[in-house]
Amino acid sequence: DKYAFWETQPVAQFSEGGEGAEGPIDAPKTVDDVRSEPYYLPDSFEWSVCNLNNDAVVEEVYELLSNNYVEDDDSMFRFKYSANFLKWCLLCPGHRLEWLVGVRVTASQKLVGFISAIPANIRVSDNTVAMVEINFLCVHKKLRSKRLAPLLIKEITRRVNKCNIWQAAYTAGVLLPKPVATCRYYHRSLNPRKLIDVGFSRLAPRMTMARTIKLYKLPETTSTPGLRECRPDDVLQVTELLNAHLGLYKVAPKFVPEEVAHWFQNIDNVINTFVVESPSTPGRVTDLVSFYTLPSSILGHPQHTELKAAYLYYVVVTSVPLRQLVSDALVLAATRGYDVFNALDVMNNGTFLRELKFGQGDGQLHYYLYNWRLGAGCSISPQDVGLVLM
Ligand SMILES: COc1cccc(CC(=N)NC(=O)c2cccnc2OC2CCNCC2)c1
Repeated sequence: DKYAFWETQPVAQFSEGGEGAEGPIDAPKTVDDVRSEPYYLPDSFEWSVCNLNNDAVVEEVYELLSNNYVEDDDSMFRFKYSANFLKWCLLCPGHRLEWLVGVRVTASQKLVGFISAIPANIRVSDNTVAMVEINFLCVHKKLRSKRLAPLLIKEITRRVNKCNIWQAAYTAGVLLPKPVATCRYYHRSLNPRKLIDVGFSRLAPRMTMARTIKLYKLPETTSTPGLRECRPDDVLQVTELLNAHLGLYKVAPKFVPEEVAHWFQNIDNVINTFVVESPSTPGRVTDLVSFYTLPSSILGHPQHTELKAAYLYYVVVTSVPLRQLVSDALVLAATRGYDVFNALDVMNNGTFLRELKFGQGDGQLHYYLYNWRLGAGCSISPQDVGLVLM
């Protein structure tokens, strides 16, 4: 039936209520309990570690995702992660190449499937758990319903379990057993004419294009004194600022400085991070805002081929209003030529979405934990989610 695979997995099921204590779902296992050989693939396919240190392999993963990864509900857009983004995201501190799992057609060596895991220390309530974040599950369009996705999930689980990690976090637009939180996404127009041309947005009733462009117009410059790009020497203060803020949420990562140096660096068109250095106390970092770049292919449009989108990553304020710092991020994205700025209603984002003219998107993003049951009702509100996945 519909969830045949997921009913075999250690995930909260729709059938269960809120009973059961918080913690692992499966009985504890050791790495010796985990099978040493890979799962069997159908004939003519083979497992293949995708070593993203090899740019030719990066290109293959890039091509597979660009043509076969997630589309919006109306199949007008498809995520188009760049090669540089994939290297940044998957070759992160603590990465393991055997966790970058591909499926190839043996005869042609064509890459037709992929799934990835990267390590993260995630706090759930007051438990800090060594997990992986699962992402980029993709099966070539021509090979759907061959049950390759359950095999990719079982194989990445086996490889992660072999490293003595038993929990995972992942997100999906589709409903699976069983979300720990269901979030909504919001879009802030930066280039309304293009968004309307390509059908991403529609002219509001009784609004003209001229009026709409005026509505979304942003200043040329940012307003926060001391706002500048994050630098490597900010890492220790950013780590403290971020961990202190994320302590407010029920599910959130805990970062060590080496991870902050990676996730909050500046690589144009991949990740941009800004800090506020207090003008009154030089050297003191008081606020943080970052966004990542995830373009989308525009499917079947004569003029435009790509939507340039920024996705809000983490924001922490201690010296300026949250809406002021996010407004400055909008200005920074707009001046860099982004068409739209996206955000989820997680953390305290809800306090600025409407006043900064974000419009609600038409979909949901569900958050999931693998082999971890939440206590007390087993789901949380978006405001309790302190985790942003790529
Ligand atoms: C505009 O092009 C799209 C191409 C594919 C799908 C979607 C809708 C969608 N599913 N959006 C999101 O999931 C989303 C919306 C706002 C912020 N983050 C998001 O997802 C992130 C996090 C999960 N992995 C994908 C990127 C839009």
